[in-house]
Amino acid sequence: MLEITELPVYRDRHLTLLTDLYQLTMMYGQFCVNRHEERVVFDVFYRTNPCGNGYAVAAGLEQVAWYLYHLKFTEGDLAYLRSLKMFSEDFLEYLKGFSFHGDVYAIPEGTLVFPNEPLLRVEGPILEVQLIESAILTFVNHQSLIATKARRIVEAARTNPKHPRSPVIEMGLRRAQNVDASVFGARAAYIGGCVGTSNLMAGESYQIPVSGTQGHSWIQSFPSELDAFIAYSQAFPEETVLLVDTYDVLRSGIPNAIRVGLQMKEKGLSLKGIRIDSGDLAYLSKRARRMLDAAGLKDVKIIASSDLDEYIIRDLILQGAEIDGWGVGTHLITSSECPALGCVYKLVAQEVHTVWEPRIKVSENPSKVTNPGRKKVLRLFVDDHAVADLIALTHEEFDASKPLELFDPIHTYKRKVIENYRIEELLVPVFVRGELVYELPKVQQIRARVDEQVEQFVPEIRRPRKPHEYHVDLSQELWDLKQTLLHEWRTP
Ligand SMILES: Nc1ncnc2c1ncn2[C@@H]1O[C@H](COP(=O)(O)OP(=O)(O)OP(=O)(O)O)[C@@H](O)[C@H]1O
Ligand SMILES: O=P(O)(O)OC[C@H]1O[C@H](OP(=O)(O)OP(=O)(O)O)[C@H](O)[C@@H]1O
Ligand SMILES: O=C(O)c1cccnc1
Repeated sequence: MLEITELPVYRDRHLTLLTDLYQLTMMYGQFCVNRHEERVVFDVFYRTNPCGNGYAVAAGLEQVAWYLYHLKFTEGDLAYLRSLKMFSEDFLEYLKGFSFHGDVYAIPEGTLVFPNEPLLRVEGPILEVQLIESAILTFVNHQSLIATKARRIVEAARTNPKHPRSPVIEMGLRRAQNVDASVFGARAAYIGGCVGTSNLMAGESYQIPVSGTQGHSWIQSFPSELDAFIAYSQAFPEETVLLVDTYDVLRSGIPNAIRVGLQMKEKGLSLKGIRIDSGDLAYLSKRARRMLDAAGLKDVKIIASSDLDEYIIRDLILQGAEIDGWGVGTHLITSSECPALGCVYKLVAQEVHTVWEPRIKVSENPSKVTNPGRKKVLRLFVDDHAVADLIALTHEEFDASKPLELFDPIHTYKRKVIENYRIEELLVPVFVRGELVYELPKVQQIRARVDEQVEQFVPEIRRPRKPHEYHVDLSQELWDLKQTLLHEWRTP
């Protein structure tokens, strides 16, 4: 008999080797020239909002914190690195005592964020902060992407004037790109506004509400659809949602559901809903509503699933579909329209004789030139409405009692002066000298934060296509610094 002893990826969950080899080669190179303890600053930011959205929803910080907290090289990790025959014993010995001693400032999960602003600022010895690039980007890219996609879908569901809070349930486990993508994806989807998930591991891990109906196999396994419906209603009298499209929605599924609904009513119970999983969802849901209402089952909800996304949901609502709730899988959990968020990790400053010196990455492509220096992100509010984000150097002070001139960092002639504004600093300390100093909020709080945040912006940033572009500006001092460094690089 064959045995499966372990699945290598899950043998234990510390993730130190979840990095690219080149991080280790750079770390080793720094070690060889004795520069490995020099302190540097990296920014995590993205350049374009996912799916053409007007913003992204920051997510993934909890996983970053967990990862950094547990970061160490085990004997097994070191044995593997030794087997590569690329690193000296001195270096491997050094890694034995490795842990994270750096500082991390981050924008809390559930905050609306925009291109080019640092979502995280990571500071520390170069050997440490280089190692962690790949894992941090994986966590932040994935969860921010799925949270944003979920928000787009939830916003679509909320355009229904008849059901402005019609719920979206995430049910993509089987289509997710494997285990972590399904569990962390369900977490991110919940943050984005889904009311629950079908994924029990996510439910258990994060106390996300779980829900479920039934699959076609349940119906097929009984002698008749009616038998299957009755059996289900007896097993779950309080939670009966019947899948009506196994054979024929209008001739069989809905009439049988009505029979069961009426029987339940006689017993003082109520059929909760039906689920339609194929066909023309506008036509079928309208017909279903009429049939249920005519039978006196006005409270029975109609749930739709079937390859839904934010566009189909909006379209169905425009068609007057009578849908009270949405089950969304594939397009949500894989963010199929835009399968990756492009957060990058760029070195922006280096400590030289106790002074932070700014560093810049120049590029032929102007949008890829980085913003140098140790920076903070300020959100500016006028009358409680966010009007712009301002990226400034950490030492800069702004006196909110005086007018502030903002300008577009590319088209600098575009200017506006704001007065009577309020400043919110977005990056908060998460690790200080390796110590976790941030109390990680519960996923329920993060989800509530998204709802609050969305209200702070003009609604036009929520358009699914060609949304209003929110301003992310540079302070005058940062802009000047960038020009100076660019000029220095261009002058031989
Ligand atoms: N009224 C509608 N307007 C716009 N899109 C719709 C409408 N009704 C259904 N859709 C979408 O059209 C697609 C229909 O998919 P498709 O024809 O492959 O299969 P189906 O009807 O779901 O049947 P099956 O899953 O059994 O193959 C789905 O993405 C569904 O969400
Ligand atoms: O359509 P999605 O948005 O991905 O939502 C999840 C789908 O998963 C199930 O389908 P199943 O695996 O039974 O396949 P099906 O497409 O044949 O219904 C369910 O019936 C939904 O259709
Ligand atoms: O509960 C459901 O209806 C469900 C769960 C996962 C996938 N499709 C449907």
